[in-house]
Amino acid sequence: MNLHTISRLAFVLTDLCNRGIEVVLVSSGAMGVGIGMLHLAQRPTAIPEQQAISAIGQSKLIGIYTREFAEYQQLVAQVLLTRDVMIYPESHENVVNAFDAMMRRHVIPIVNENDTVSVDELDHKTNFSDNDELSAIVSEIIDADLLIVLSDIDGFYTGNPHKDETAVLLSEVHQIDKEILSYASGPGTALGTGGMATKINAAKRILKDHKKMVLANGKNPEIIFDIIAGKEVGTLFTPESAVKTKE
Ligand SMILES: Nc1ncnc2c1ncn2[C@@H]1O[C@H](COP(=O)(O)OP(=O)(O)O)[C@@H](O)[C@H]1O
Ligand SMILES: N[C@@H](CCC(=O)OP(=O)(O)O)C(=O)O
Repeated sequence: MNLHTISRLAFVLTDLCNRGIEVVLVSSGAMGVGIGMLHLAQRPTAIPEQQAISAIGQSKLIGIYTREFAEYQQLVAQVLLTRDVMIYPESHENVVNAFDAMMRRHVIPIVNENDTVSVDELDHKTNFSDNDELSAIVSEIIDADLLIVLSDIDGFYTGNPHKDETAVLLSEVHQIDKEILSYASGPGTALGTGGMATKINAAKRILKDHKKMVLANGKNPEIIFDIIAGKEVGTLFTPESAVKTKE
């Protein structure tokens, strides 16, 4: 666990909140923290085992976030969601109302999937849903102006730069077509579940919603200040129409 990065993230997000910007943090890491706490060499394959580890890790993870944000007198709240918030209108409305109430109190919600109930995003039948998609769904729920996805890479390239040295960074993407999809491949680390493919999936949702997403490197969370300031950082996914309006 990179405590320094978590501490910087708490500093940056608190500063945004102090400026009146409404912030929601979607964070994975429950499995990773749980695996570390139990000194496991790798992620177990049995789903109930994964769920247990995620539950163990999640309580530790939220404890660390709570402590780091408290350093800056910033309150946070734990929000664990399941897919039914998008299926049942009543659940959707309840979540919207809860987010609204947290925003009014200037509390930063920290969202993860409720892995005890929902197993879609773990090593199950599909790898199409993970925290990248969850962040896009949360953006829809709160009608966010911008989704920032922080990864271990500087942005979206024309191929996986770890494998293809000719891959170049794309600074803007306007639509997710076959060519863009062909650039995106799987995760770079054992703990990553989706890699670039699920980030592009999230971007597709965002663009469909006529919203914006920036994919950037999360190594130094202060990069968020540059993104908010409109500097060219990472890859900006934006519907073409938004760019035309700007011109
Ligand atoms: N076109 C691409 N551009 C950038 N990274 C890519 C691309 N295709 C695959 N990748 C891989 O995706 C990784 C980022 O996803 P990762 O952070 O591992 O997944 P997750 O966020 O789900 O844990 C990069 O480090 C890289 O190895
Ligand atoms: N909810 C689980 C899995 C989250 C997940 O999909 O992780 P990631 O591959 O980083 O998007 C966790 O917190 O570990």
